[in-house]
Amino acid sequence: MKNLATGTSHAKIILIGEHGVVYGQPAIALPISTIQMQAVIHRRETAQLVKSRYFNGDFNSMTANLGGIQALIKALLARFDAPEQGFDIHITSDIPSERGMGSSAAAAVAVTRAFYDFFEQPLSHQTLLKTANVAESYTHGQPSGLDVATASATSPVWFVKGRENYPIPVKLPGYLVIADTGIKSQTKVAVATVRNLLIVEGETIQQRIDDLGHLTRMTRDALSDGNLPKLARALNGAQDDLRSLGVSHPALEQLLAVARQNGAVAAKLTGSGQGGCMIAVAPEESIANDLSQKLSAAGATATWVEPLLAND
Ligand SMILES: C[C@@](O)(CCO)CC(=O)[O-]
Repeated sequence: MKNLATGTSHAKIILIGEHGVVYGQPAIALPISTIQMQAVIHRRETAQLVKSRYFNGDFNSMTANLGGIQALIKALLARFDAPEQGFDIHITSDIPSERGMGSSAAAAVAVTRAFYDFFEQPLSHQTLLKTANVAESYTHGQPSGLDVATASATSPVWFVKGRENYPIPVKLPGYLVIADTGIKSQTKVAVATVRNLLIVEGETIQQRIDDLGHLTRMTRDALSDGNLPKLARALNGAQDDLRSLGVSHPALEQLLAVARQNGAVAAKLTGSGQGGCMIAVAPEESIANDLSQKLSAAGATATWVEPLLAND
């Protein structure tokens, strides 16, 4: 066992396919490696301590909102047959939480990697996904696994629940602007909204879910062909579907309108919605930078500009 161990991960952005992915449709998500999460463990004799932006104290008295991470650490200590092992874990993050950027999944990935490093054990990708989803299941109920898959990926991911996900090529020289409404977005609540609508309205909602799958396949083709107009049609269409599924929000719609009026070829919410972040696609960096300023002026609490060609 080491005296000092670390684990890192990063934010994710769902380009398209959120919510549809819960019902077996594909999704495409992008790792955002510039927005980081880190977990550092120091070995202790007996004390078990956790420090993060929400909690600083004894591991056993972690607050309810960190129940997922607590459950994960318990499972990890049990896996290494060391439930009483002393440690001091410090989790630091640049990822805003509850905004659809995968902060809880990134924490789970960083913590899992840090404990495997601490106990000096090799960690396969499959084990990482399974283990980190312990925390996600605690926090979100029945997550698709998309967030954890992207928080641990190094290139854009094609994801279908329960199947092996794989990296996809991106040949589009566009830019992504990400803007935060500043409104908390709770995956569990948003997923329940869609599920309830599906029960009440049935077929019309199922058609929207199926359409999200169709638009995700169209996005994959547009990304590999470098076809920006096609990508724009797919992403804008997905926003219409997501609105019909009850997961948009007036603050999101306002930022989407600002983006479309200022040079974005496409704009949609990202993640679970009902708050959180939106994304806009700009054909050039100068337009993306201008857009990011306009979105801040319109009330976005934070913005980021990322090239779409992340895996080149
Ligand atoms: C809304 C959702 O599709 C993405 C949340 O980031 C839920 C999930 O995939 O588990």
